[in-house]
Amino acid sequence: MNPSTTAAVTLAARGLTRRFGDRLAVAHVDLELRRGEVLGFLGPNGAGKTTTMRMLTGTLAPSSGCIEVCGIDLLERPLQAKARIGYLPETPPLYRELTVDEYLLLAARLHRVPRAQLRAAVTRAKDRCGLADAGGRLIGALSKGYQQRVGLAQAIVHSPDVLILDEPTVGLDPNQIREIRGLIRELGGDYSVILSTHILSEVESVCDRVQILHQGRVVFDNTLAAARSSGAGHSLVVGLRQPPAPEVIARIAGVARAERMPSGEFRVRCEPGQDPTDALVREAVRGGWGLYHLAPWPTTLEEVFTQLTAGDETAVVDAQATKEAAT
Ligand SMILES: Nc1ncnc2c1ncn2[C@@H]1O[C@H](COP(=O)(O)OP(=O)(O)OP(=O)(O)O)[C@@H](O)[C@H]1O
Repeated sequence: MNPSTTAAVTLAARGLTRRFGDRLAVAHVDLELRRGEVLGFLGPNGAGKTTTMRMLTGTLAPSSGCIEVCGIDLLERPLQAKARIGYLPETPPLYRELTVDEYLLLAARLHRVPRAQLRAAVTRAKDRCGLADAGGRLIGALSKGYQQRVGLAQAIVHSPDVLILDEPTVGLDPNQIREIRGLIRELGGDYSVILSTHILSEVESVCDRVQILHQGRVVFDNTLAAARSSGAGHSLVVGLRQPPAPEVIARIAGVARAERMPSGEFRVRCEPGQDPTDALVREAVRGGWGLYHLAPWPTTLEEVFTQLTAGDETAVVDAQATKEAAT
């Protein structure tokens, strides 16, 4: 990797692959994380997210591929590279019988924070995670939301550059989820964050960019805005004051299907590669339908995700086309 082009890149992986026996869990994954960015790592169950996170944090050796953390090769210089990473696994490594202070001090020691800086590091991590008044409390007596704050605090206690969070809101109630997402968003200003999740709304509310993993392969890698616009042209939203029956719209050249939505507007699905906009306007004028709204159907991340992860080989091919169209 060229150092001049990776100055702002805190984490880079190339060709990351992991086999378990003859099972290919992760296949040739490329990943690049920039400073101050929150990357959503999204995929259905079994897609290979946790396996990838474990390789990125140095807890599982890749079968092949390379990983650099702030330009340091993780496989060649694991201690130095791991010092730049904070990790919150799916099951937070908490000791319920310790107080928050005791636990964070232990975490800071394990991360080799110099003795003279231990107290300051713990105080900083607590302040950052909204735990300033919780130092003396037993972890086992805290709510799940506060326990997750402690999990985040142990991940940043050694001031890493990269924060890797695996399903950080699983098991929390809706209020706790909102708080933890807000905290992750804030942390994103200071650290580079990878957020592994299968919750689409989590990515939409927290992340700048998204990588979608399917059957161990990256099938989408772009900004959220690009994800939303990737389906533009596939469907249109059409508002008509005096609408005809949907079948009449469906007969227009280039229209595959027309359906009326609860709002009264129509979702008009286009034939592949066809743009029926002009014909639709002509027909609307000719038929006196009172056309007042015509716009591309806004693609949601859910639609992109479903499109890319519903099938098998074809989904991967479609994804490649989607990516090329979006760049
Ligand atoms: N230690 C292991 N031995 C054998 N197969 C494994 C092992 N760990 C993971 N796998 C397999 O690798 C694939 C990817 O698993 P992984 O846990 O990384 O997926 P995931 O995207 O994190 O899924 P989930 O959201 O369900 O945690 C799965 O098919 C899984 O069964």
